[in-house]
Amino acid sequence: MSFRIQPAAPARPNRCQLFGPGSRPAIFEKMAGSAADVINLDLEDSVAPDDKAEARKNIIQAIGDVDWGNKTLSVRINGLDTPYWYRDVVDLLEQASDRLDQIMIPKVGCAGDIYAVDALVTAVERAKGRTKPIAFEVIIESAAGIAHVEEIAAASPRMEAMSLGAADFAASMGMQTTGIGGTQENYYMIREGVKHWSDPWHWAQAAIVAACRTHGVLPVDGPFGDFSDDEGYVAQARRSATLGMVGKWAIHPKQVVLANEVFTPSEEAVTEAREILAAMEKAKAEGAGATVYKGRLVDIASIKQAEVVVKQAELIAG
Ligand SMILES: CC(C)(COP(=O)(O)OP(=O)(O)OC[C@H]1O[C@@H](n2cnc3c(N)ncnc32)[C@H](O)[C@@H]1OP(=O)(O)O)[C@@H](O)C(=O)NCCC(=O)NCCSC(=O)C[C@H](O)C(=O)O
Ligand SMILES: [Mg+2]
Repeated sequence: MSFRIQPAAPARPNRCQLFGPGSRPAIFEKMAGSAADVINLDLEDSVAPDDKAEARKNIIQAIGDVDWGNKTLSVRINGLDTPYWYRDVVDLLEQASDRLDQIMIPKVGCAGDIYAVDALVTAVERAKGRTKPIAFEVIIESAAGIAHVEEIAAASPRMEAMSLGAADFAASMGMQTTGIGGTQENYYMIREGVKHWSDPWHWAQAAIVAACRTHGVLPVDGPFGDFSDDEGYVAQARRSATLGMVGKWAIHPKQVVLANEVFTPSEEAVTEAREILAAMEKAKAEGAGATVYKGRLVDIASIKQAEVVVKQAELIAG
């Protein structure tokens, strides 16, 4: 272990982030009633330019009026390359109730982007006497974003979560696809005439997980556009969970249950993790640093692995 201890990510469930356009207030109550851990009310790409101002008003009102339970409540503001973002921040921070937990900053390209939003948020918070600091989550969805992913993760103490935005990421990278996440038909190797599909999102996800874990930020998988393909969603979510991500977006309510299932450790996994911890306790008591569990080696690193699973389960159980 480095001299610098890896900081813990925020201890809150983040298995599913359910999105809904701010221009569609009729679904806000349904979002609040869903089983998603995080709600993302959107001012950005699901809202047409002419509807931005109205969407802002809808969201500000709903933050105070709707019962969001114990969910993390987040609003996605517009990107820093638009004329909308500063008004999003100022209006939200001046007018929305303290129920607002977090702002999602899209299309971040460098730490300076976070610095700019942080400066504005801090100024408005002070001016209005807001005592609950607003947290930040960001989307990595550009070539610049992934190139600067670590400095972005480290950019502010407000940083709590970071997602991969597959659609904008693909566009920015010049990827030949119109699919939002999932298997890409043309991304395969061929051996003896048989195609073996690979995962074009893998490297970006792994980079995000490493940056997040280095700086105590929650790594999250972004959208899966084809909401009629449950199997595809689950396959991608399972890969993300295996890589260390804590959750995934839902762009339709039917995806919430899928994400929650994948990102909640199964009973079998928790039982096995607890058994490994017990086996290592016994080994330690006998003066050993390693032992055999179900025919395989477990050692001190296995304790940390098992603790990841047990802590996830405990966090979700509340
Ligand atoms: C995708 C949708 C436009 C589909 O809406 P709709 O046609 O209404 O779907 P259904 O008829 O199947 O709806 C069934 C019931 O569910 C309710 N509903 C629909 N959407 C939501 C929702 N998001 N949350 C809660 N409830 C919802 C309907 O009202 C129906 O209810 P009922 O009539 O009572 O049965 C729509 O789902 C939608 O707008 N989704 C979110 C889109 C969005 O926010 N996109 C932005 C995030 S993805 C992105 O930005 C890309 C990313 O940045 C990147 O670059 O990768
Ligand atoms: Mg996007």
